[in-house]
Amino acid sequence: MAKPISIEVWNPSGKYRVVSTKPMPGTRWIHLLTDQDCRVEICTEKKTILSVEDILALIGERCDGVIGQLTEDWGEVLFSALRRAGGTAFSNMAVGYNNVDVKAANKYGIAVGNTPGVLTETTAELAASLSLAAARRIVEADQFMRAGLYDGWLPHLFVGNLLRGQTVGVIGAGRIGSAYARMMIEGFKMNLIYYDLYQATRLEKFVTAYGEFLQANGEQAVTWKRAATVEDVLSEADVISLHPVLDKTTYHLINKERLSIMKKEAVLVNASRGPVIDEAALVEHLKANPMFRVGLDVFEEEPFMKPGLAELKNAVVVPHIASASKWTREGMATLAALNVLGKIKGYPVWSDPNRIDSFLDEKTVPPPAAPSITNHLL
Ligand SMILES: NC(=O)C1=CN([C@@H]2O[C@H](COP(=O)(O)OP(=O)(O)OC[C@H]3O[C@@H](n4cnc5c(N)ncnc54)[C@H](O)[C@@H]3O)[C@@H](O)[C@H]2O)C=CC1
Ligand SMILES: O=C(O)C(=O)CO
Repeated sequence: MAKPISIEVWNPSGKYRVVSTKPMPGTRWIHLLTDQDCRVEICTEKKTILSVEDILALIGERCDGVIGQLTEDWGEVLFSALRRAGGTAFSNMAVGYNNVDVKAANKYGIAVGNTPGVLTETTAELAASLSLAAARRIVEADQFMRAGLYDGWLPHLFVGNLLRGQTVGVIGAGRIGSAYARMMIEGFKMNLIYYDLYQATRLEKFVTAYGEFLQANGEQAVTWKRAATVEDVLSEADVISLHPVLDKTTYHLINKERLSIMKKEAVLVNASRGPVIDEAALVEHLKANPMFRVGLDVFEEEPFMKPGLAELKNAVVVPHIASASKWTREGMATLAALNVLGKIKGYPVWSDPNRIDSFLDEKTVPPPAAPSITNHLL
């Protein structure tokens, strides 16, 4: 018999049964559900990544909706079980939903929610932090200090890259990519080259206007360019940050050949999804090019790193924390809960998933809508 899963229950007499596969930050999301007659069951198992079997046990015989995590494999098995249990709603507590088989969800009539917008600036700030940490060798220098190796200022000690006036490259100039670009342009007066399937009109207008402002103040204007190919970005930019969705068009978007056309002293940042980079090829490239630096928040086979990466001084690595600010994580929990509630209650989908502020204001009742449903099943 399967081992029972430990749970915490809120509002035991609630009419609708909503399961969260993890405790999530804050309590607003819980109250929003219990106030609307939901019994909320939160999985409190110590295990970090739940298996499909664990989640099947959580869904049980009757379940109206589930809030899940990006580490879980939401496919045929779980969606069919959720349907059998009477469920119609699932939301990832994440904007990315490459862990979800949307076709399977459609087959069983399950709405799939995600949490856009609330994490845009937080994620972009981490990408900017990784850019700076890699360019200025912050982690290496920190380790050097802690090891007691500093014995005085030296002209060559931890010399890194200056960002001002250099070119920042963005691949995937959607919400996060555009926010990151604005930070690097406004903060360090970098020029922009970007590649995306779509034109980033608002970003282009921002750079043009900021360039004019700088010029009017006697400074050199910043410029922008929309690249025709990924290769154009890789060969021209000094700092490159990856922000596309993960799908079959972006799997191993950065591979051995593409690494080889980048500048020898370039900085590469990834806060999108690990498989966007061929990590084994990256390790080889970092070994062969000690002045090439990376800042990585995500890894191809999380929680693992490819052999050799952890030993490389020219890599800054953090454990998928790009959206980890208190406000953002509480907001993600709120949006995920409201997606599930919206479907259960039969509310419409919010008209614009890029404008979700009205759901996040703690002092007001959120609109009767599901903030972001990706498969239009409402
Ligand atoms: N490390 C972390 O903690 C976080 C990671 N993410 C990742 O960032 C991704 C982007 O999030 P948002 O900016 O909110 O999404 P978004 O949908 O606004 O932007 C994604 C962009 O990627 C572009 N794109 C799609 N295919 C492409 C291709 N083949 N080549 C170039 N560009 C392509 C799209 O046109 C779009 O502009 C998420 O899907 C998620 O995987 C998001 C939040 C936190
Ligand atoms: O939202 C996402 O897609 C993440 O990776 C975590 O915030």
